[in-house]
Amino acid sequence: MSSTTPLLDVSGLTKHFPIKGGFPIRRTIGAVQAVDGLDFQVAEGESLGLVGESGCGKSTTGRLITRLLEPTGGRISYRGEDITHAGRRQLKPIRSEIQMIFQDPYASLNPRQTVGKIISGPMEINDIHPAGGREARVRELLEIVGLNPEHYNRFPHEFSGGQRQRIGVARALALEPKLIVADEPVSALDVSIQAQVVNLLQKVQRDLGIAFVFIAHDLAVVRHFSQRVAVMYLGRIVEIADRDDLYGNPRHPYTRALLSAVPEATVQDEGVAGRERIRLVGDVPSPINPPTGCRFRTRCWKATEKCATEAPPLVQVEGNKPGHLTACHYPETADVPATVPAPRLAKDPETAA
Ligand SMILES: Nc1ncnc2c1ncn2[C@@H]1O[C@H](COP(=O)(O)OP(=O)(O)OP(=O)(O)O)[C@@H](O)[C@H]1O
Repeated sequence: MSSTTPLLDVSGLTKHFPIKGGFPIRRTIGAVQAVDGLDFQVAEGESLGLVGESGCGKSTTGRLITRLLEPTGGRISYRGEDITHAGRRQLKPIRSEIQMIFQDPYASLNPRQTVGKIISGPMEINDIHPAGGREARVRELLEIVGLNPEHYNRFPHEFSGGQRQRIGVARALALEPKLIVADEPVSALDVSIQAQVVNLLQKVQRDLGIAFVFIAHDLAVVRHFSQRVAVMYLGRIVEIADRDDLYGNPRHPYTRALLSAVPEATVQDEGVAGRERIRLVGDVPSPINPPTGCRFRTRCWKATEKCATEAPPLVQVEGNKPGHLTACHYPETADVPATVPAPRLAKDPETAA
């Protein structure tokens, strides 16, 4: 791997789930276009946030990257190696380098296993014998994630929600991964606990140099954690940029709407004290039969005829920082978007002054 090869390189990534129907012979009658042609990269040690409304394909993307799902099309390269359709044997060494943290810390931990057993599980499966032994390594991991190493023999039900997610983090760290895909890692937690877990993940990312794909619908959480952010809408990335550039100078109408307000029933641009508030019309269309051209056009107040026939690719837009890409026709003639207010994340009681 050369120094310029990204850790993860995804191009044209697509996942269509077939829909079966018909009687007496069942056959494929359509497809849910969950993910449709994603292009993005993650550098070593970098954190990329993946944000968008429910159903836009974030989890599917996470499961494709970790190869829990087989892609329908496109390509996934990990450290320069094509793993798009890798079989078990090819994936084995890679599986330990790419780990996943799930949303629900209750469901993802075996209630009948002790914490020690849960965290050492991945080491056993991969036949890894750390210097000093597995138990010592588990105790070290417990300390890293802010839990008491003396709780090695306790069971998941003896911990709070936030502590259980810390156990999930310790388990993900057991094999010294290079990339962690965290799928809504804090959305099942109490708001007061969310910041603690986000801070833990940030510490892990910084101190251990682990790259993250951080999936969340909560813009405040993503902003807090990610260096770069990709915004998804109906299976596609509509905008991707460095965090501050994206939040400070959003270019795609959907990003602007997402940042400015919770979508409501009518389109309205309100110039409130120099800040715009945008309300979107209607619901997200079905991924079974998405709009032609730009998938956002049915809800976009900037849409033109061109948007119905041409699917805009991700392109650099003049006036934005390099690497700030948007999939929209309109910025060519756009006014400079107003800055939208920064969403706030609840303060971490541990770190709040
Ligand atoms: N196994 C599956 N079979 C059929 N359709 C699926 C399957 N998994 C996901 N989908 C559909 O694919 C689309 C994208 O789902 P996905 O879970 O990736 O979205 P998401 O952005 O993570 O949303 P959420 O935050 O609600 O999980 C949705 O329409 C969903 O219903």
